[in-house]
Amino acid sequence: MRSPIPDYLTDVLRAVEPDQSGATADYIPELAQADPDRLAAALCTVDGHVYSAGDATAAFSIQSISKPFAYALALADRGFDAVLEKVSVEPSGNAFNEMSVEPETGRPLNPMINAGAIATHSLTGPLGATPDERVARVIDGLSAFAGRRLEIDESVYHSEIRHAYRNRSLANMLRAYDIIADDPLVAVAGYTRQCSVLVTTEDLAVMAGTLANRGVNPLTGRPVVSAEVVRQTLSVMATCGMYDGAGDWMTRVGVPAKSGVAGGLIGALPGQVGIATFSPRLDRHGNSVRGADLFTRFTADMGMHLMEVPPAGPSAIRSRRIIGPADDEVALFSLQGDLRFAAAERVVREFQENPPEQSRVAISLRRVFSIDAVARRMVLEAVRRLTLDGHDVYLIDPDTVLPDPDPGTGGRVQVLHDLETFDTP
Ligand SMILES: NC(=O)CC[C@H](N)C(=O)O
Repeated sequence: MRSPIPDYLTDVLRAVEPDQSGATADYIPELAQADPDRLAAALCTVDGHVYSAGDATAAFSIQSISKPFAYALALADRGFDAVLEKVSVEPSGNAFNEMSVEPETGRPLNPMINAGAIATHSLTGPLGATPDERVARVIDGLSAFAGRRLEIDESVYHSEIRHAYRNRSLANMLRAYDIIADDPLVAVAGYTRQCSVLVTTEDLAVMAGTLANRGVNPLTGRPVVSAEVVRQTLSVMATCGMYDGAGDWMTRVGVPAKSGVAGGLIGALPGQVGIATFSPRLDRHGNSVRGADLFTRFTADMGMHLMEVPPAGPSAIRSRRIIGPADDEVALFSLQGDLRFAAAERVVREFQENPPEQSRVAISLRRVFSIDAVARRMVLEAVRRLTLDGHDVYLIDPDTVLPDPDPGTGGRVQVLHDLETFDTP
């Protein structure tokens, strides 16, 4: 069978193709000259499959899409406290190149606007790293997110740096407030190099896929940053990634995203997929016009809005049955799905509201795919309380989704890997 997904991507590209509104960024001459008609989309699943359509292997500069990745690297290199001390996480509601700093401290409002991104760049690499070492760290880090060696486009760099008066003024302000320790010109040079890294739409999809995959690159299988760093990064993307259009974006599209003035746009749907588009004409916020349109369609067609998730609780208990001979009955509770708080609450409530009459209670995890830390604690606490109520409790866990179950003081549980023992299909 031929996969319908590339056909779908081709169809959506065709649907947005006629829209020629917006304009390429003109404050960077090299970008002003880019072919405005280029159009591409790519998806990268968390198990590393890349689908793409259009000009998905054409290279362009990453620009501001580098910001969330550099932020993740700074968090990984220096720790949360050191980074938060210099760069806040509040949406600015301002344009990307606005001087949005806290009045008293001079701390930039967030790492997605230029002021915050210049400060963030200076926090990459180990403490005391030279400016060159920081640039090397950022290129290495971006490459690890992409799963291949990335390079700087020197012509884009020179084209931007020559006119970077505004970023220089931001850097001077940051220096005056001691947010950065570098010479402001050096800070802007490093940041601008970071923005000049060449990527393709497919690269961006893999980079976003790494964020969707808790920091592990889905292509190479290599961990790039921790899950905690990813959570922080995606949260900042969700609230600040689309600048003064961030609220409209989050309500309409509902995916943490980041745009760049070369026309790239990424979105990361945690646990599912990384998405990237490329189309150089920009709207007044500096976001790609057709890229935003594509993401709106993806949300509608693929059900991607983060605030719209299927209810996990009601179906957690697949069945409740009595098995075994009449004089030796076992109350069997078969659970299913991915157990998180809401699902575990349903299980706990079932034991509370309809306590089993049988002395033997078996909980089958045969159809459970995963149990998070909270659900694990809740299920084990239920086991402990059932024991204290006088029950013998058994866990049927052939795939070890609940390793080392320790119900704590007073609790006892016997793990059965053999599903024949109690659980009949
Ligand atoms: N929004 C962007 O992509 C801006 C990045 C660009 N390098 C700048 O600093 O102006």
